[in-house]
Amino acid sequence: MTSSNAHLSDVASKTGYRARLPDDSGHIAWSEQDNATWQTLMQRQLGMIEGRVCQEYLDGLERLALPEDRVPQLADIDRVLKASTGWETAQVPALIPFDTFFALLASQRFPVATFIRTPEELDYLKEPDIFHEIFGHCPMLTNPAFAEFTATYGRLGLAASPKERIYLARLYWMTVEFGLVDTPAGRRIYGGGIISSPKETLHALSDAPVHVPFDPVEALRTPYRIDILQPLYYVLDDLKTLHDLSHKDIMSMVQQAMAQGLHEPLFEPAPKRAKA
Ligand SMILES: C[C@H](O)[C@H](O)[C@H]1CNc2nc(N)[nH]c(=O)c2N1
Ligand SMILES: N[C@@H](Cc1ccccc1)C(=O)O
Ligand SMILES: [Fe+2]
Repeated sequence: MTSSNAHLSDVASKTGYRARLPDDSGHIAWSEQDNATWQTLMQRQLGMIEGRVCQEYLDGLERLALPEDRVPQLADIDRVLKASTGWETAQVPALIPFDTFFALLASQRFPVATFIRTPEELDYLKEPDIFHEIFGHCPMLTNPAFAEFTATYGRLGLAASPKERIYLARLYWMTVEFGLVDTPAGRRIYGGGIISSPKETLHALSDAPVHVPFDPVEALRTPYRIDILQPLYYVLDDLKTLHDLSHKDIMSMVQQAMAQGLHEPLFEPAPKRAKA
């Protein structure tokens, strides 16, 4: 067991987590059900994303050439990411603390949770699983402009104070996770949190949610919940705007957002967790 695997097994045993444990070569032995879940998700999403996701995403998906009948091994993903933008994946057991998250992004490593959702949560689940990280995020990480924004974001987060990090999380949430973009072909999805959820892929472009033109300070002021279909999405005028943003003074925008206070949330507060 390498040190990181020992860490994984420690987390898995402590929280009874669903994470699959890699062997010393990093290979993960997925179960038949895991592979069947991946296959169902791939078939469902491949039939749904045409006309709904941006071209940059489709280009990345083609480059990744993901298997349709089984959960891919991360070494295969890393080969394509490395060749296109120098990124690679980092196996994590589940949601990780901000410190680790920002440190990974700053070093061009993307956290990939080593578990996959159960058949009951197929259309939507509240935590990021391996389908979310690979099918949702990795295609866009083959796009140099988008990859540069993500690495810059990680570096900013690493240097930020705990309060600034809470604001930065909103910017990530409203772009990398749940961002929309206007294109000559129409309004399209680029946020990985939408693309990995069959349910949210339909919801995001329906007339149910609010669509707001992207403004970084407004996004920094917008509270969100991680456990519901988003009631509001920010729309970029062009993906280039996100790339340009990584060359602007984002931390001064964080200060402006702090000074102006938060927007009223459009959602009900999360139900208090029943006392365990
Ligand atoms: C900053 C971001 O919104 C979010 O809070 C972070 C925290 N930890 C994470 N951990 C994992 N595994 N994957 C993620 O996308 C994130 N996102
Ligand atoms: N809701 C996403 C997973 C996700 C959870 C939390 C944050 C971002 C994405 C899905 O079902 O695929
Ligand atoms: Fe994500």
